[in-house]
Amino acid sequence: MEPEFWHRKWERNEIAFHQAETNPLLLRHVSALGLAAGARVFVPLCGKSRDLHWLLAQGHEVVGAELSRLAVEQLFAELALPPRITHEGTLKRFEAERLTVFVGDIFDLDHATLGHVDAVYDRAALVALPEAVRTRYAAHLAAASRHAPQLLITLDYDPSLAIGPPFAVNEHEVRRLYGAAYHVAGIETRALTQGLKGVHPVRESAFLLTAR
Ligand SMILES: C[S@@+](CC[C@H](N)C(=O)[O-])C[C@H]1O[C@@H](n2cnc3c(N)ncnc32)[C@H](O)[C@@H]1O
Repeated sequence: MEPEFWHRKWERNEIAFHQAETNPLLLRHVSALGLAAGARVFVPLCGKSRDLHWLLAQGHEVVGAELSRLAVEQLFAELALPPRITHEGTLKRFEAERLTVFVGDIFDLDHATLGHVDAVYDRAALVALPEAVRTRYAAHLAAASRHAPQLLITLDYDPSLAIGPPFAVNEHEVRRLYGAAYHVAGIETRALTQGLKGVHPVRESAFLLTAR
């Protein structure tokens, strides 16, 4: 996807991926990450997800990466947190209290800029990227986070039924992308009653990735 694709989505408010509530798989399985109080959690391609609100409410420090400045402005406004904005190379850093979001291309965010993170939470990030980009993304995320444990939430459906994003990512692909560097454990798979794009059968899965 070109950056323009996502900028247009946010400008037109075509954000069906945005959930009104915290993701149930995050609620059910965050404990698998073994986070200590105040742990620093990285949320790639974070949008303005309610999951960020929830992680902050648990007392965690949250670091996001998001292409759309509009999304990030909305996120800070919805949290009633006026951000300090500074430059970090090609990225902008929005910061307030325990929330930091790097605005720009995640591939420009390296470990030195991101800093130490205790865990990664990926919901609708890997599946937002086309196949050719997913291999690069998985390697980049592993390097930037120094293989921090990851709670990964994917979607899987018959790819002949719809064109992504979101793209179908099955367990086989998760293992291909992450299996060399991480132990991959499937934790839960559930059918989403609302269906993909409101019609097609779709399953949502949670995986726990821990460094080998
Ligand atoms: C499907 S949305 C998911 C947002 C969020 N994770 C959620 O659950 O609501 C994917 C997000 O990734 C952002 N994005 C796409 N490509 C990106 C990139 N290369 N770097 C940073 N963010 C990107 C988009 O702007 C969009 O907000």
